[in-house]
Amino acid sequence: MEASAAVSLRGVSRVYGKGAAAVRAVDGVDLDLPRSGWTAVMGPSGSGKSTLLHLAAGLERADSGRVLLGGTDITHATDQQLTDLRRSRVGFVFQSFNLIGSLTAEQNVALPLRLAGRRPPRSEVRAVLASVGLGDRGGHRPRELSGGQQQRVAIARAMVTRPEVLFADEPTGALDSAAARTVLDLLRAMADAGQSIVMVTHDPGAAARADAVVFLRDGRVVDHLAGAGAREVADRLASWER
Ligand SMILES: Nc1ncnc2c1ncn2[C@@H]1O[C@H](COP(=O)(O)OP(=O)(O)OP(=O)(O)O)[C@@H](O)[C@H]1O
Repeated sequence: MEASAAVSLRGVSRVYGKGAAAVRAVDGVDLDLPRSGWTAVMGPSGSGKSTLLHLAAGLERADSGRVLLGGTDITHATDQQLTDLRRSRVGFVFQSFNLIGSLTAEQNVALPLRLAGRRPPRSEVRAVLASVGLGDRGGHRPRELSGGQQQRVAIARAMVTRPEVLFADEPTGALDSAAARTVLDLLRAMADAGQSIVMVTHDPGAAARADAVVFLRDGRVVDHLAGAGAREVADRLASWER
């Protein structure tokens, strides 16, 4: 195991369904996702990207193999341990933001702390919103914010517990290119400040902002690029989509 890894997967498989209908969504993956680094996960549709992200974040259980988060083996964690882990050690951001429409930005960001039984001081919540460039939008509800702003609120909500790893599944998939850039700039700044980030994306331009790109096909890791530009990422992706 890589001691410096944020997440390590060893021989990890996840099978959906049974018998002839079984799909090996993730098939014997060995992978070390580095600490203080931003890793993008790419691959054709159905190659297992989201499943891999869910396994690494403890949102789903592996059928075989081992998953280590920051050195903790979560393979055999109980449901309660996984719930605690999701609340305190990982953050998750989705394509569709998943904010609660009736709550303000501040209330959305405070929610994970409230669920953990804390009553966070407003100053703490405001500081996290300010760190995503939305210090003046705390009282707005999601419908009063642009898509890029909503995703930044979702990132603030994911970061309020100071997770070891931020997982993002297509975080720019629902955004226009200008809004996507603001979100990617934010993720880049967070990674530069030492945050571990794992992001699934279909967009070579987004993947090129990460430090490294892992390519999946048929549930297996088939390729890896570091420090590549968008063109190189796009060419490599195309070669695996053939
Ligand atoms: N809950 C499920 N039940 C059954 N099969 C599933 C389930 N989730 C995923 N699969 C299957 O597992 C495989 C991998 O799915 P996954 O969503 O991880 O791929 P992906 O690379 O993220 O795809 P996309 O880019 O289209 O979002 C696919 O064949 C999918 O149909």
